[in-house]
Amino acid sequence: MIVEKISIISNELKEWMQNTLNSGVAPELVVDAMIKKGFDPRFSYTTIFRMIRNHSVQTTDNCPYVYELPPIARKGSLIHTSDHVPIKVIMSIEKPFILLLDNLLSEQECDELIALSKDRLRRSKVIDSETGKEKTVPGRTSEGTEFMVLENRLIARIEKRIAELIDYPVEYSESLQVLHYNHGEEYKPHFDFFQENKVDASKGGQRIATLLIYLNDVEAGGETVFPKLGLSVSPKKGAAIYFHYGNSKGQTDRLSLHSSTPVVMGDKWVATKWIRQKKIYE
Ligand SMILES: O=C(O)CCC(=O)C(=O)O
Ligand SMILES: [Fe+2]
Repeated sequence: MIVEKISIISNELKEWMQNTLNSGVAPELVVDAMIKKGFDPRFSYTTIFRMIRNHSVQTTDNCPYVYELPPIARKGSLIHTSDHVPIKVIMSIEKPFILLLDNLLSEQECDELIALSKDRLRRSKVIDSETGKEKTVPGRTSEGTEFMVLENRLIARIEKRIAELIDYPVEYSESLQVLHYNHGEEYKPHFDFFQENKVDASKGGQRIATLLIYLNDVEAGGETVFPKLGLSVSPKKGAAIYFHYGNSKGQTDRLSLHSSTPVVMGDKWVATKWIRQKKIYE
């Protein structure tokens, strides 16, 4: 996979750059900061140069998201991995790119993952868009835990299967998270990608895709909803949803807004995998 340098900016970042320049910070320092964040050097110089001269600068907000098909899109509707029965594609949407998959995990694997998670759950957090630090919020009431890549044989097997399925090396994805929602618990509409000026190019860069695996059947509620698409996915044990929202230009697709509706009957278990632009570790 080719990783391109970012050569497009959001309105928000443009405003920040403009304010920084207006406050007297040397243009070279702003350019350095952009390059460190993963922007193309030539693009960074040209953009700052245009700003200083009061020329117009195009942002992603005037520029619609450019769709690129991820590797999983080329795999047909019965996807083979080295250790498991074929994974079935049961529904797909092209823009935004979403796949519904069945048979990603066996019933036994789902049960084992839940059993391993039960005793180590903690209240789920979100990343504060101002500080970049984790915090708890009323809009995310679930509990969760995360597993290191090689923590045990089950996790290692699942990591390998996911990497083969999505065709990104294990190093491109964050550690597997397991979430538990009790009755009434939810995750309000949100994007999984980071705010553009909070992307750390030295640690894998932007999130570009999410794989969400359902570990149990939920009696009522707990659907994953995409409000901009009118799409609602009901949890099914062992099934999964893959959605892709980041392209090689560094743009992010706002149609990927999604939520987990409150659980009405029973409880809900999911495993989440976030995929990044680049390797997170060597
Ligand atoms: O539980 C769900 O259906 C959604 C979870 C989610 O959106 C997330 O973990 O980012
Ligand atoms: Fe999410």
